[in-house]
Amino acid sequence: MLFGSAIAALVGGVLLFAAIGWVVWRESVATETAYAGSLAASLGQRAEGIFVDTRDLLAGFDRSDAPRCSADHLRTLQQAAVSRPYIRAIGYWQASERRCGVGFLPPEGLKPARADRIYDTGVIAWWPNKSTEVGGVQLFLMRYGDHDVAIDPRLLLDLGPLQQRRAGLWVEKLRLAASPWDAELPVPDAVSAGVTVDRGNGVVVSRFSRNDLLPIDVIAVEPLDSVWNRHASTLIAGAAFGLVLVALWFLLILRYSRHQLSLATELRRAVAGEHIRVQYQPVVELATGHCIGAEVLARWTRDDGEVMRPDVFIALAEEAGFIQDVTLAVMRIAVRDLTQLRREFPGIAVNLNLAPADLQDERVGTTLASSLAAAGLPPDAIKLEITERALVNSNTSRALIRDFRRRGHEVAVDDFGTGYSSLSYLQTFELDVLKIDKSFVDAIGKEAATSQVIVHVIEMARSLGLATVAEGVETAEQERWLQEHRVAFGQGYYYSKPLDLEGYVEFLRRRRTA
Ligand SMILES: Nc1nc2c(ncn2[C@@H]2O[C@H](COP(=O)(O)O[C@H]3[C@@H](O)[C@H](n4cnc5c(=O)[nH]c(N)nc54)O[C@@H]3COP(=O)(O)O)[C@@H](O)[C@H]2O)c(=O)[nH]1
Repeated sequence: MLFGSAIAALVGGVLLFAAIGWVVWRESVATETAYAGSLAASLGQRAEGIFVDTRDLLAGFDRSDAPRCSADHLRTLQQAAVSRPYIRAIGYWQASERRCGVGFLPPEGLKPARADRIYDTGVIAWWPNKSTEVGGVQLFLMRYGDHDVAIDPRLLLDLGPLQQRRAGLWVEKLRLAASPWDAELPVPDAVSAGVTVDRGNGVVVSRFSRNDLLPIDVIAVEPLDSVWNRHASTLIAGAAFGLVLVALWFLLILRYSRHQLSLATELRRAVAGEHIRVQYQPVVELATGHCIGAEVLARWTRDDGEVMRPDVFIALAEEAGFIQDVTLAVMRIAVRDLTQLRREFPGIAVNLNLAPADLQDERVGTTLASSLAAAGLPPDAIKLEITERALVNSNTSRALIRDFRRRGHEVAVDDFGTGYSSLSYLQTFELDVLKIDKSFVDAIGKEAATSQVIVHVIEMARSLGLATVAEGVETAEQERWLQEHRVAFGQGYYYSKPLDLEGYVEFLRRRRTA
């Protein structure tokens, strides 16, 4: 059991750790992807803003009343150039002659052969090339009306301090600027709009495109590695948190396993030391009110006085592999009590619960036979209750049930309806009684969906020739309904809670005199 728990703890721990790691990594990649996606958009918006602002600036110069090339005119141009770091020079032109200007250009200005583009908006553009080169930098020229500007394209993209990022600016699909200047970048046509995570190349690529003033494309490329750099602290914190959780999980499983192990050891001792007690819950014939027997239910009080619920300790004994010892301990007490009961109530029988493991070999069957023979009791003094889950797919259990019946024991299927057994499946077993589960009895007289199911269960039992016992009868209304539907027997708090032997004897006496 401890080994099983250790394996469960290990698998659980690894899964938990992996799940936390996955969530943290996914969140980091999502944050980074969103950030990388907004990078191209913000760079593109800035570049577009610069072009629009420059066009508006040139339009403003044209509208100005200041006499051209006057001190006022040149001061205005100077102020505009100084406040915009990407503007290298501004010139005033008449036809194809530069009359005056400000900035770092010869007075005659730059005169590249012909414009690369003339737009409907009135903007004329020259892409950076040899003839626009000044001081080793090829400038982008833009003219609107009678003024033009020379723009340093290197300053159109501002990527901040992170060196791993790359970005490029295209106007009319012609590369105008990049950061770093010689960066290797995919061309716009090769990249879809928005954000693409390219795991093959380990990068997040984002593209921003607009055509408000000039058709621009900005592509930003960010290595996925940088996710680790930027989110290392989150990932480390996540890993530490995961480790703490896994450690807590291990401790919890260890404590639980230790507890279960010591509980199982204590239960095993209690079974060997004959400290298991039983109680009897009467089964009543609904037509006459006679008590025809009882279900024998195991009880265990721990050394410290704690009363354990049977569904807990029965499951524990099943898991720890000694449920047959519990069954046999209960059986020995039942046989002993029956010899006393039968002296006063000759026909009385008790129902013994069998666990699935009891139907895997002959141990319980042969011990039961020898115990009854030794006590001089007939086999029909002990009836057997088998839960639906014990019927699951076993030829051994089918054969053992047949043996029990041949020896003279009545066999009941318990908790029927809580599992998945179908009518046709039930037919493959030799059975005598069907116990209708308490959940169906609870639904009697209510509008619950299950309230109709009990009718089908009763019909089904009838069609299979099985007697019926309704479990968990708690009210007179339920009893009436069951009588009307010709259910043979009832068991439940309405008649009696489980009783010690003395209490059960009293119950039988009262019923006899009633
Ligand atoms: N393999 C074995 N299983 C056993 C043995 N002894 C008990 N059990 C199983 O444990 C489960 C819980 O049993 P218990 O707490 O004893 O509860 C029984 C009744 O007290 C309860 N019941 C009966 N009538 C009513 C009622 O009207 N209202 C209400 N709230 N509870 C009621 O039902 C339990 C009996 O159910 P069932 O066995 O399905 O007839 C239980 O599954 C036991 O089977 C053992 O020795 N071996």
